[in-house]
Amino acid sequence: MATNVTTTVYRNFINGEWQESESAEQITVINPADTSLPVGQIQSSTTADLEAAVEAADAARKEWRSLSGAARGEFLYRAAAVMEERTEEIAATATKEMGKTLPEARGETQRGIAILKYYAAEGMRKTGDVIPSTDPGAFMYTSRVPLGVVGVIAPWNFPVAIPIWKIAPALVYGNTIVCKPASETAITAIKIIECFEAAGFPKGVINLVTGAGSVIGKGLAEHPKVNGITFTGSNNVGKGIGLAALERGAKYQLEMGGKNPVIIAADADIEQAVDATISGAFRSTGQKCTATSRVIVEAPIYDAFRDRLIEKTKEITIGNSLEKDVWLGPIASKAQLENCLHYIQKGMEEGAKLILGGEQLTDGDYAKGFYVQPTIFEDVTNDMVIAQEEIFGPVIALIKVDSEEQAIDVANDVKFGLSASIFTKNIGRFLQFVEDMEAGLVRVNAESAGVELQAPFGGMKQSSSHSREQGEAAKEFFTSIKTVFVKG
Ligand SMILES: NC(=O)C1=CN([C@@H]2O[C@H](COP(=O)(O)OP(=O)(O)OC[C@H]3O[C@@H](n4cnc5c(N)ncnc54)[C@H](O)[C@@H]3O)[C@@H](O)[C@H]2O)C=CC1
Ligand SMILES: O=C(O)CCC(=O)C(=O)O
Repeated sequence: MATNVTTTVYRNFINGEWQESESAEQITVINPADTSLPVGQIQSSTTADLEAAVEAADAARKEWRSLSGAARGEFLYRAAAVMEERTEEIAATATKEMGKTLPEARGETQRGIAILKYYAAEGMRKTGDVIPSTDPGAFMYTSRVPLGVVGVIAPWNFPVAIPIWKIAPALVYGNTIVCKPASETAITAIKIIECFEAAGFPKGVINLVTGAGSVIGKGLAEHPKVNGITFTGSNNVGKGIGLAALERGAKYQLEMGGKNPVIIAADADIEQAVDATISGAFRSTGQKCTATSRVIVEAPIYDAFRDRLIEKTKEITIGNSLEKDVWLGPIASKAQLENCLHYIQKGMEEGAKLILGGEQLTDGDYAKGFYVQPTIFEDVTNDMVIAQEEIFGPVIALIKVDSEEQAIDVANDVKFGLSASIFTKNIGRFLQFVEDMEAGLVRVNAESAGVELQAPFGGMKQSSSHSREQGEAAKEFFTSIKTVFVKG
């Protein structure tokens, strides 16, 4: 993007040094709230830059894995302490880069710090089991070893938490990493890496290369010296990464889309359900893989729920997320805005009834950014595209159902299975929902979004590679088990 505003140029972090790309080209990172204020410039890196980063990570791995888990954990504690001091700066950068509100970005940064501390402590937890051998003279146990070099490919929607929930466990279990952040939020990632640098990690243990996903991301997935790849992002890209990793025998972990339902049962507390639906669907401008996208409402409560939902959605304030009273910020990029508007148009063409919003905002200051109204459709049927595909914007599809069975059938009738929730006071009803719902994260009387760092997170069906991230589950991905048999 051409601009007259002077911006800081950020560099790659390779082998402990901040380096320019050999391309000598940069990518301008824009502010989706006001595109006249670029956030900075990042390197448009080449495969030669990536090669240098992978070589550095490969060279560092022997020494890093030879440290005790406790010693590795100490580095993470130090990174957390630096990040604590820089919370405001990191949060503001995340807000400027992708448009979530400042309180949300601050909360996410604090979550990043908590994740660092959680995995720092993990360095002192058990790494294996003793398993009785059938041979009474033998001792059998398991131990875990790091994968080696791990490629971290991160999206823009959680620019702090997602890179950290991948990087922190990778490091504490003894891997070295090459991180490729989304270009939209690469400066936030760079500021996080600065915290790791300040914590004194040995050179080569952590590397970051910015640039096109089709060059750097793809290059990481295909690189013979990258032993594991952890990815969050779109379905198409994820599948390509999985295939590339499978082809060369590397371990991979994919966290992809969602089309998350919330069921509003006839006995639901309407006020609670409306608040949670608004928060689940519209926070972060709907750009969460766990966002509420389909709202399945039982007929007896439908009108009352819909009317209250419209009433409360109308109260939402939209604007530049750095401003204090703004609840809903812009969409993160022009491409995402166009994607969202395309789905709104598609919904209307397919016969869904637009009952609120649906417009891009272009008056006054809105013209400088990528703003769209929170949008609600009703009369949505399950065969419509807006009931099937991930929109990743502030759009709700209301679906009226006549029975509990129909509610579950509709909820499960998508290719995704990431998160789902139900609002009901009936114990039998929610237990049945927990049993029947095809989703990795199932929530009762709570919004569909909301991930806790100490619990496993991941999806069923096409939402993930069936692996789980976070909590103890991270150990499964970032290590390999060795079964050891010792005979005296
Ligand atoms: N599950 C989630 O949390 C996310 C889902 N999405 C979904 O994806 C849609 C598109 O968003 P994008 O930012 O374009 O997602 P994306 O999947 O293209 O980007 C995610 C990451 O993958 C990298 N990448 C892109 N192409 C690659 C390739 N060929 N090989 C390896 N890495 C590659 C990107 O540079 C970025 O770091 C969204 O509308 C949403 O539906 C996007 C971001 C996060
Ligand atoms: O809801 C959350 O906190 C995490 C969601 C997530 O992983 C994502 O949107 O990519």
